[in-house]
Amino acid sequence: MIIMELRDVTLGYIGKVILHDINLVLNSGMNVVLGPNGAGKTTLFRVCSGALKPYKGEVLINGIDIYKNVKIKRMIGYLPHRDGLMSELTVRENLMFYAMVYNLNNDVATKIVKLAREFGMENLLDSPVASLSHGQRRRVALMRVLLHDPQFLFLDEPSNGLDPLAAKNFRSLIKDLIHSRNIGVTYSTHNLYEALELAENVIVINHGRVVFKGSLEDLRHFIGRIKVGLKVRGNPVTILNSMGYDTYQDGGLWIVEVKSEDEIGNIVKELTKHNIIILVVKEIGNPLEDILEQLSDKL
Ligand SMILES: Nc1ncnc2c1ncn2[C@@H]1O[C@H](COP(=O)(O)OP(=O)(O)OP(=O)(O)O)[C@@H](O)[C@H]1O
Repeated sequence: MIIMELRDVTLGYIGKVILHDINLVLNSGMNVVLGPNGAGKTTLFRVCSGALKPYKGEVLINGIDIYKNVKIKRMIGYLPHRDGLMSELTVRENLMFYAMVYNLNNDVATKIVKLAREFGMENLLDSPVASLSHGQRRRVALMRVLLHDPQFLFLDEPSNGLDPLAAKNFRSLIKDLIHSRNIGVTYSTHNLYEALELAENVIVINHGRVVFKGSLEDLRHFIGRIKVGLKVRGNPVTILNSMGYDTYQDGGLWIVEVKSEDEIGNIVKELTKHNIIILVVKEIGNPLEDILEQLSDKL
């Protein structure tokens, strides 16, 4: 298995430290980086992609420093906020240009067609990028960073500006990519709901420090509560109160906070026993601010 590792990485801009002593291990699968504006997500992606050398510490792939070995650095793909595509050129021309930048071999024309087929963009290869929808353009940007077959992909808020359906399609494309290529994708977002859908591992950054890293389940445990919405036929208040839960109504759902998923099962059992018909049980995502607040309370 190929592993990317950040060891005691500290860096910033013009002498100002932005990221402090970051230690992280990334392998294949989906890592989601969450954090508010200015937390340091983009700076983290820059250092991971080989664009910004740390003041201190190392970024390693299988033990080799990416800043000391160009071949190793090529195992990384980075899609920044700005996609780097030239609007007046066609999709194919853009990809050919980047293939040249990456110094790829002659087979590249075939590779571009293959990628386009995989991304459902074959018919648009000769369309100017300016004529594409936002979602299509994002796909081309993704094709661009896949041209050199990276093992680790860093996508900085890639769903920004996409409508909900396009964002959903984009996420499923990324999930497919991870499985078909067995690569590591690190994906930053402000959107906790997106993180909940995607993440295998979560990294939360605040004020340039990693305040949490672990699985989604670990995050839930760390935060210590799960907000659940119940749509029921009947009034569940007395029963819930007798079980020790406070509840309130929001958008047609009775909201309850629990500490583990097992508790949800017990609640459902108890309500059913008292002839309350359960129509819907769903987890209500916490807004990111809420999570960050709770994390900082615990640190
Ligand atoms: N080129 C730069 N020169 C100086 N300071 C910078 C530069 N880029 C970012 N910063 C500062 O570094 C800090 C972290 O910024 P960064 O863009 O990494 O955060 P972010 O979490 O990606 O934010 P956002 O969610 O808004 O994109 C901010 O205080 C920002 O002002």
